[in-house]
Amino acid sequence: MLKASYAIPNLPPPGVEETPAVLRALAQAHRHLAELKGRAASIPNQGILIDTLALQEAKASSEIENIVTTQDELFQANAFPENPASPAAKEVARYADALRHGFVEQRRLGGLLTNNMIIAMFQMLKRTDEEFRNTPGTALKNDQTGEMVYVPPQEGSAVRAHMAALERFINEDETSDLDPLVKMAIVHHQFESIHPFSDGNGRLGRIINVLYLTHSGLLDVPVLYLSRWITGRKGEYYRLLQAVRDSEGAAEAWEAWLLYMIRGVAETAKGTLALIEGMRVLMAEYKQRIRAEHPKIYSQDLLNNMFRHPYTRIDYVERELGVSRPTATKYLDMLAEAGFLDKQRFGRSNYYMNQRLVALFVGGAA
Ligand SMILES: Nc1ncnc2c1ncn2[C@@H]1O[C@H](COP(=O)(O)OP(=O)(O)OP(=O)(O)O)[C@@H](O)[C@H]1O
Repeated sequence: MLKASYAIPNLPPPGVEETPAVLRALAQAHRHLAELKGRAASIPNQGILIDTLALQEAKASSEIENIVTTQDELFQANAFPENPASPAAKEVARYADALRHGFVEQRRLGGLLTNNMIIAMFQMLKRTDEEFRNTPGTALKNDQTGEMVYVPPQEGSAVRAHMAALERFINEDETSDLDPLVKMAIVHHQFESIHPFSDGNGRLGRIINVLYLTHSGLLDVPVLYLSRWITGRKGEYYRLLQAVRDSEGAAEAWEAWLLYMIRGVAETAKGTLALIEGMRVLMAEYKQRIRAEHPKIYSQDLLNNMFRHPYTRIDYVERELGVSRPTATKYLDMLAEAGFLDKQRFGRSNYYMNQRLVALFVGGAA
C-alpha cells in the first residue's frame, strides 16, 4: 500500500502565525473585500450577478483541470440544456450547478459549510454516488513527468476523521481566533492535503474558498472567486502548497502560502469590483436607451432578462415576463434589430446574445 507523504496536522496548524507581513496583506485584502461586499449589496439584482459570475467561475476553475470549453459553448450549454453540448461544456455547467447548490444549502443551514454539503457538491460535479474515498491507491502525479508528487492519507477511516476535524474547524468559531482569511487559506491547504475524493478535489477546494467567505460573513453572496488568480499562477500554487508539506509545516512555508492566498483575495476583489461596475454602467446605459428608443417594450423585467442570461431565448422571456410567445419573439427581434442583442441560430432555435456583457466577462479581470 502507498505510504502517506505528509502527516495531516491538527487545526490550526502549529506553524501558522499572523506575522507583520501577513497582517499587512490582511489589512489590504479586508479593505477591498469590504468594498466588494458593499457594492454587491447595493446592486438591485444580485441574482443576475450571482448566476453570471458562477458560470464565469465554473469556466476558470475547470481550466485548471484542462477541461477546455469556450465561453460561447458554455453559455449555450446553459441556455440550451436540452441540446447535446460538448462533454467539456457539460462538466463546466455541472460545476456551476454544484456551486449554486452549495450556496442555497448554506443559506438553508444558516451559514454552515458541512461535509454533507461538500459530498453533495462532489456528487453533482462528478455525477456519481461515491462519497469520501474508501479505498487506498490515490496519489498525485506530475502531469508532465508522471513522477509521484504527493501521497494523501490512504485509509478511508483516516480520510473521514480528518474531514470531521476540518468540518469542526470551519464551523466552530471557538476552535481558533485567527483571521477568517487566514482560516480560509488553512482550510484550502488542509482540504487539498486530505484529498478526500477520487477526483475533483481541486475544483471542490476552490468552491469551498468562496463558501467560506460567505460562511464567515466577509461576503453576503458568493461573488469572489480565486480560480483565475490560481490558474494564472498555477506553478506557484502547487509549489507553495507542497512547500508546507515538504518542510513539515515550517512557519516560513505557511507564511508564503498565506500571503499567496490573501493577495489573491485582494487582487480578485479589485477585479470583481471593476467587473460589477462595468455591468452596472452597461445596464444603466441599456435601460436609458431602451426606455427612450423603445418605450413600448421596455420593462425592468426585460432588462433583467438580458443581463441574467448572456444568451437569452424566447421561452425565457415568455416565462420571466409572463408574455405570449409572439410577444416575446417581437421584443427580442426588436432588440436585435436595434443592436442591443445579437441574434444567432443554434440547431433549430434562435438565441440572442448580449455581446457587450459577454465581452465584459471574457475580458474582465475577475
Ligand atoms: N503537489 C501538488 N501538485 C499538484 N496538485 C496538488 C498538489 N498538492 C495538492 N494538489 C491539489 O490537488 C488538486 C488536483 O486534485 P484533483 O485532480 O482531484 O482535482 P481536480 O479538480 O480534478 O483538478 P484541478 O485542481 O487540476 O482542477 C490541485 O488543484 C491541488 O489543489
